[in-house]
Amino acid sequence: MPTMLEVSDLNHRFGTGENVHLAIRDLTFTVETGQLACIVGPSGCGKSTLLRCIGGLLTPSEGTVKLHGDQVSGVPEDLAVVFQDYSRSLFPWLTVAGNVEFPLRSRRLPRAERRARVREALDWVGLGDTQRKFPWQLSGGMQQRVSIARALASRPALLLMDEPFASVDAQTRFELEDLLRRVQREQGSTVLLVTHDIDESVYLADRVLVLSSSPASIVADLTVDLPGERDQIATRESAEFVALRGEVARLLQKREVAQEAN
Ligand SMILES: Nc1ncnc2c1ncn2[C@@H]1O[C@H](COP(=O)(O)OP(=O)(O)OP(=O)(O)O)[C@@H](O)[C@H]1O
Repeated sequence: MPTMLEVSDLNHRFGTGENVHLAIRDLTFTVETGQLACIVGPSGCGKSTLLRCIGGLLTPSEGTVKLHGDQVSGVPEDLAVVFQDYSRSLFPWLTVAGNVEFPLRSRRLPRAERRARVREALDWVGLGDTQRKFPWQLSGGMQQRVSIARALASRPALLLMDEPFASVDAQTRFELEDLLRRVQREQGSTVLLVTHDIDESVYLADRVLVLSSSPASIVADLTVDLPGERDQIATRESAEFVALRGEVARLLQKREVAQEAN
């Protein structure tokens, strides 16, 4: 598979002089087209900083980010982001259809094409019948599905997700995880998802990148060899899942113990 995202020798520092804080150290990795990669790391390790660098919202102190071979400088047109806080990312004065259509308006697409994409994306996430509703008339899980539909409607080369299911209840979280895996596989989307939830990273991903505590660096790059069809109960009970989850947990714990000892 061709490479979609290439992060090379990335370093990022906040502040200057005595107040300098190294948030990311020497990060290098790639994500292949059609892959769902999860980044898991402890709280405060630098995950959001990394996503901001990839999304062109922050210029890294050193290193490069390339999206399908083009160096990222500024927010790439063909990149979409889904954030944790759906209630702040949807416009309350626009209908569901209006929210999904919003980013397409700047694309000079004919109106009929925009409408067709809105319908299609809402169908993908099972919300075809909510077009005329407003976000505040929907449950939290449904609102996050609207955010996912909005991101997918623009057919991004890369979908970045920053703790996208952290603000919903456990049952809805399972539903949204399954929805993401289904849509990602059906559409062949390339997804990079950040989470601090070890189980979620293993359940969702084709591949898990484990980050150290701050400054973020990669401590392991694990292939998830679970079957493509996953089930919230059977998969999580399987020996392969339990072994991988243990491996990720041990890697994170080892880094934290080493950090405390320093
Ligand atoms: N604008 C900023 N100025 C100074 N320091 C910052 C800034 N943004 C983040 N940091 C610091 O960089 C480090 C990484 O922060 P970041 O938000 O990327 O971590 P995170 O892994 O996303 O955290 P969380 O899991 O809590 O969301 C933290 O120590 C944080 O305090």
